Amino acid sequence: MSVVKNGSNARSEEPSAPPWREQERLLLGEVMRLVGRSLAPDMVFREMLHLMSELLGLNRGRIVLIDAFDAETKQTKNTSAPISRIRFAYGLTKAEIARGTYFVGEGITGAALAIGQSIIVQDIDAEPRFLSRSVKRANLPQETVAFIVVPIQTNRRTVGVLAAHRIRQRNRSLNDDVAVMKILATLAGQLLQLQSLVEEKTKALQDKNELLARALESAAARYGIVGTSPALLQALEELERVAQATASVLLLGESGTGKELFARALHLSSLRRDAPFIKVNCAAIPETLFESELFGHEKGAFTGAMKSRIGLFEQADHGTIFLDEIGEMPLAMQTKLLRTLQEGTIVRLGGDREIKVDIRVVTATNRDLSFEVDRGTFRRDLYYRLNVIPIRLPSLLQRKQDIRPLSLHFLNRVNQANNRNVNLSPQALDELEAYAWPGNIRELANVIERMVLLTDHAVISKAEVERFIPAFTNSTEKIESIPAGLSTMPVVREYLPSHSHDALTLQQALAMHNGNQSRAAYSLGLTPRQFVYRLRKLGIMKN
Ligand SMILES: Nc1ncnc2c1ncn2[C@@H]1O[C@H](COP(=O)(O)OP(=O)(O)OP(=O)(O)O)[C@@H](O)[C@H]1O
Repeated sequence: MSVVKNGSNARSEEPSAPPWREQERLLLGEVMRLVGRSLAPDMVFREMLHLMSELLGLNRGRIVLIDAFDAETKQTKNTSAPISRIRFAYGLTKAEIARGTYFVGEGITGAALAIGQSIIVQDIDAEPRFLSRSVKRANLPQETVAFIVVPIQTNRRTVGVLAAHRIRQRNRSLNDDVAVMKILATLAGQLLQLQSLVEEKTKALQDKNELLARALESAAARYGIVGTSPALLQALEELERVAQATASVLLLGESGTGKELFARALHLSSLRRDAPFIKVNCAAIPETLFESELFGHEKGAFTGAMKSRIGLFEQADHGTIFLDEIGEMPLAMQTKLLRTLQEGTIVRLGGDREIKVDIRVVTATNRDLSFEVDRGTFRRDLYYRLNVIPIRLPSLLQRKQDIRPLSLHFLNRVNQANNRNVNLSPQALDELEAYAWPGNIRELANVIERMVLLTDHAVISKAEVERFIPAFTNSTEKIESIPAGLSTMPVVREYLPSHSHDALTLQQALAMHNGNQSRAAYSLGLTPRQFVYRLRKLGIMKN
């Protein structure tokens, strides 16, 4: 047996005759033509092995591949005992193919797999390590038979071998056979690598398609809600059950769990769907403006009130008003809201006329309102009034199975909005699934957006996910390199001095989030109140 490096060790028996060169050229030309027609390895490999036999007399050719080769980790899944099998062959019976399994390191085939180098057995009868496992010796020619094995590599790792028998004494150099087989094995490695890339892309596309198909079927799709976890479906079912009632609904859940999306879904599934849906972010309205924002004002109600103006309650007449972050509503305003809920009327600021409004009130909070009630910062009677139908939205941690479809949903959305075609590798999706997402769906959406906009690759890898999720790295350097306005919520909100952000950063964040103050605030790791305070302090927003 000889291990061949660069083909220099193998002794040639006779000088090559010119017709062999012709045959080689024919073989390589034909294989290249096949590759040009199809990149499917099956077809190319079978024909390659056929032509090796027909044109060069390299018989019973086979391609042996290690099982379950994982393209990204470059490891076999079962690292303790990787096994290889004949996957393509020419001139072997079914039974011979079935017998062709080898542990890495076992016999000649296994040895070539283990060392990643070519091996030439000049005479199989004289080589004790030759197993004769697949083809029995009796079924081979009586003459001396040689066996050539060359490794197939992808990304410089041995994933299989190309091997064949030949009659030892022939009018052709053994070295020439080794050289041709090395070219074919290189080509085989490249085709396998291409196939694994195509498979990875196809899998990502299939996942995406499956998600879209499922999303189209599900009731949630009507409201743009992605996810099929039991916790989410239960919340959705509760929502649909109370959609037609007029009672107040209180949406509870951590920040970024989809409370606004659910409020809209409630409106869309009710008979009010053709009337307005008005969203009010209670954290973003300065205390002094609350009343006129919600109830409107009459001309002359206060200095500068040149005209009368209708408020958000009147705008939402016959529809739904969504009071987000209700826990931030000042006490004086809570009293007025309670009266409106009890009497179904509003009085404009500076007016004395009671105006009837027909409104469904939906509120949301990420605070523990009963605790606020005990502290005296939230009216108990209002709390009971709003809490008639509480619906709790699960955190993303409680619905891990939705991370994958949500990730693909946001990926699709960001790709479309930015004319990009970035994908997530299966390992990247696993990594996203493993993360705790303290900022919930909003944080996930932000991370996907950032990765799509900032990656240089067509497929985002696991390592890139780790780089883009600050908690994975603890590296301030990486966080700082992210453009202003795109950062996610910090895991634990730290104390920040009131001059923590400059005017440009605040304005950029507002622009990035289409003027939505809450979202801009969260993207900078601030509460809406902190954000508005900074806007005022820097004179960007009037008091
Ligand atoms: N199930 C879901 N499917 C698709 N997108 C979702 C889902 N839930 C939330 N989102 C998206 O995540 C983002 C945050 O959701 P939303 O604003 O509704 O959360 P929230 O609970 O109201 O947050 P906050 O309490 O901070 O106001 C939005 O862009 C929303 O469209």
